[in-house]
Amino acid sequence: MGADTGPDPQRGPFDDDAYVLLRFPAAQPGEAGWPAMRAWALAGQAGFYDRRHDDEYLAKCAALFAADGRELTGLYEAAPSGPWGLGADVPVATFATLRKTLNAGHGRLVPAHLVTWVTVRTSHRRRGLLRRMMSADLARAKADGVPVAALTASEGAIYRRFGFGVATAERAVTVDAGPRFRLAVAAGGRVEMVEPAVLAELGPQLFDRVHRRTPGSVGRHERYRLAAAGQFARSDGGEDRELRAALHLGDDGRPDGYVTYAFLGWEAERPTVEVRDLVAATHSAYLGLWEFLGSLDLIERIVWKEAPADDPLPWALADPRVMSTTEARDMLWLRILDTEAALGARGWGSDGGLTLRVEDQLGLASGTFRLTVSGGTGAAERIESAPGGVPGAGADLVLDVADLSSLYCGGVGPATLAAAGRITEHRPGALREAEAMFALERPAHCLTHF
Ligand SMILES: CC(=O)SCCNC(=O)CCNC(=O)[C@H](O)C(C)(C)COP(=O)(O)OP(=O)(O)OC[C@H]1O[C@@H](n2cnc3c(N)ncnc32)[C@H](O)[C@@H]1OP(=O)(O)O
Repeated sequence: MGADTGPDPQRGPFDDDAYVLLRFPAAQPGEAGWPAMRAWALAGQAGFYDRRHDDEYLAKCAALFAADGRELTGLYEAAPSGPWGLGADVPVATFATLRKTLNAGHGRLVPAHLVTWVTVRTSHRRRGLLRRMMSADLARAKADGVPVAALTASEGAIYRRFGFGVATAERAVTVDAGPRFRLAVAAGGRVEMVEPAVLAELGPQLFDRVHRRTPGSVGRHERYRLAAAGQFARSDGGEDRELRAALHLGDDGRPDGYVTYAFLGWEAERPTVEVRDLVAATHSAYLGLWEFLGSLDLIERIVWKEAPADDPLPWALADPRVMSTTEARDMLWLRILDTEAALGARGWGSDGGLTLRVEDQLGLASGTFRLTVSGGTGAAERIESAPGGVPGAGADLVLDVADLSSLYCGGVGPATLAAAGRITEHRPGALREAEAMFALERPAHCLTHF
């Protein structure tokens, strides 16, 4: 990788003979960094079995990456062996990061380091490349002063070892539309169909309202804006001609939510509409948009892959059995990088005091901390380790950083994690106090995949 291709080699944990690590921003065709960007994106797409996209598509991806300020990391063989292979310019491993905010309860938005596009080429897997990239990256993020890292995982067994815990869950749901669908309550407001292009500006404004009121929400990257506006089709990044959109208008006539959706074709066994995005800034908007979907003529079934784990819809339906869950899975994974900063930035359900012993294999967040919450604001202070050096002695609760991260946005409570054997209570009553303190104002949900 030469100077004419843009990125320069970085000093770091890969300064051995085998690999060179490069970090660089996305570049456009014609710019010095384009060949590196192009090769990086092709390597990443191969890792996820995506198609081999053309340069037009890759340039669109590059524009999105640049809009998000993504930093791309590529790991290159220093000396590829023999003439066969993808070449020295194609990384054997990819990793990307961007910074957004995380809603950590009661409207508190906390800076978050998002990790994505993690791939290691099959020929190089299980040699510790992910471990080395992840360890170095999380340490850099902490040094930058970011209190939490986040990712969405391709598989459930990879990331706990790096201190990530499941923070929110989501469900794929199927809802019978037509005569069986009826809300038992009045949704309020009304729904208007609109051209998706309206959402290029309005979509992010409505999402921002949702983001500020929903624990576990992560700020959205640029692709969401374009996808909602029908300007980035999943297949080729071009105009999305399948997409339709509707707005919910509150009683004051102003938009307070939107849904985008697509018809899955007459070949389907039952005429089905797939919800692509449903962003509701009020309860009325959520129910009103579902009422609209449930009344689409000719449609027998609505499917949505990103419904909240704790969904109000079945409680509002006259017959809750019109809705069924086809899959329930983890969604957002969080990793506290700095325990004092993270606990100090979070919203709290009730005042109190706890001593927490946090264990962390990577050593970033470990220690014993005295947490004091007063007036809904928390402060955590590192205290000396337990008398006699016995791990956990003197602490009310002992837990791994992955589990503290799971508690962070209220996606699960301490009692459940204790029942799962993930938290040890050393002072009777501490768990009950922790349950009240960690509780947030509404169920956690994250509408942002990244
Ligand atoms: C945030 C995201 O981007 S999620 C997407 C993740 N990427 C993918 O799923 C694409 C396909 N898979 C891959 O590219 C690779 O297999 C990766 C990235 C998952 C793993 O990369 P590798 O370099 O092989 O991982 P590495 O050798 O560093 O392993 C680190 C540890 O994770 C474990 N591990 C790695 N992959 C997996 C897995 N799929 N399931 C369970 N454990 C795993 C290893 O056993 C090792 O454990 P240990 O260090 O505790 O003994």
